[in-house]
Amino acid sequence: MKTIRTYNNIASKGLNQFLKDSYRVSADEAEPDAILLRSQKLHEEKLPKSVLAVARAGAGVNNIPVNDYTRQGIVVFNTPGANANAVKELVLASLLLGSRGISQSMQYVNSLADVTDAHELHKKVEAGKKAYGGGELEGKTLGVVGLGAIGAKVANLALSLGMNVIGYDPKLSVEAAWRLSSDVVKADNLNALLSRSDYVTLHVPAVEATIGFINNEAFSALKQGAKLINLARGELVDEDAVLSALDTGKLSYYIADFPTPKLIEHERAILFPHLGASTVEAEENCAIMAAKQLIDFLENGNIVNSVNFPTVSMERTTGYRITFANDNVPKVLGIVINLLADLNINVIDIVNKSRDDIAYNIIDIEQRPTAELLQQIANVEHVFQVRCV
Ligand SMILES: NC(=O)C1=CN([C@@H]2O[C@H](COP(=O)(O)OP(=O)(O)OC[C@H]3O[C@@H](n4cnc5c(N)ncnc54)[C@H](O)[C@@H]3O)[C@@H](O)[C@H]2O)C=CC1
Ligand SMILES: O=C(O)CCC(=O)C(=O)O
Repeated sequence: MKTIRTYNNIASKGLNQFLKDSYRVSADEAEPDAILLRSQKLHEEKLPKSVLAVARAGAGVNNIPVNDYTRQGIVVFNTPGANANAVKELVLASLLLGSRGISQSMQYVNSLADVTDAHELHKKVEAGKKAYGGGELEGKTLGVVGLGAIGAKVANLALSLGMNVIGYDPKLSVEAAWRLSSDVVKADNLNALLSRSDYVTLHVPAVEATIGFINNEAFSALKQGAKLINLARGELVDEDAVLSALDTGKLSYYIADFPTPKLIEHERAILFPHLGASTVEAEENCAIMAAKQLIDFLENGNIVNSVNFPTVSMERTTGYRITFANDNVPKVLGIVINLLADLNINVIDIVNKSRDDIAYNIIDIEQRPTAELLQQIANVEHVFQVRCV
């Protein structure tokens, strides 16, 4: 029986992927084989030695100490693109919230709740409405920072609304480029995008290069009166810089799903809870994808959509499967193959891939590996994780 410890609310369609005969899944597993979570911060938690993998049902992995886990041989997965449509749709709402006085006018209407006479209410509503007009999106320019799963969808949507779209992504993958309309204009740097955009939307991960990158310098490059949408991570913006840009009017609205006490105080910060991915569809997509990836790893040793290990996947053959991870240095695989040869064990199929400092191998052999053989492989210098799956 394999065990999975869960954190947060994971959609039942995802949890149901784990067959009851083979898996126990709960928040209380003391020595789980794997962890399945959403936004729970793991930096302060000590994981039991039993944990082989952690799956984030979502895109961002800044709640997981990925580098520490890599050193411990723990494979970390995420679910690329599984919640991108949900975020895209909330960006659409944010664009509208930033262009018309929708939320402010709703507050105004709610403030009239004690006016019980319909005629009187109508008069007040009509008198007040001129304060909440706005502009249209069509013809305006949207700057999309980060053109991955979400950014590409947002860029394509904005084009369909008649907006001009500028994109900036210095690390754009080939797959992501394929998803992007050729009408998106490429900015060579962040400031070029900021200076030309009426709306800017952030879709980058919170990593060293992006934490606090929307700072005073970025705001000086920003077009006067632009609107900033941040449904990516609160850490991307320097909060004081946002507040001061709002105060001077450089930034006309800051719209985000990461409220903070200081931002809430500002009348031109439009804030909601961390809701970007909170749709039934996105939660199910993420949970199903994360669960399937964990199952494939635990049962077959395959690794797909990991953020720290190479993608390694091999169809099951009729044989027995050994997997092992090692430091990405020469000779390790050769030594393991020689071990098998010395024991007269025939190899049916093999795959070896590396990523940065890590190499990962799947070897299918004709006979069941003994505990002794697995131990011999574990003893090879630079090998740090061996399993028979
Ligand atoms: N509010 C919410 O509920 C959600 C927030 N997110 C956040 O959105 C982020 C993006 O999600 P996806 O589009 O699915 O990820 P993704 O990995 O598909 O795309 C991220 C893109 O950012 C680019 N990038 C990295 N560093 C950059 C930089 N310095 N400047 C410009 N571009 C840069 C990458 O090349 C990549 O194309 C996640 O990392 C997560 O933090 C994601 C889903 C839901
Ligand atoms: O699970 C969630 O609701 C948060 C989603 C998110 O922030 C992400 O996928 O990066």
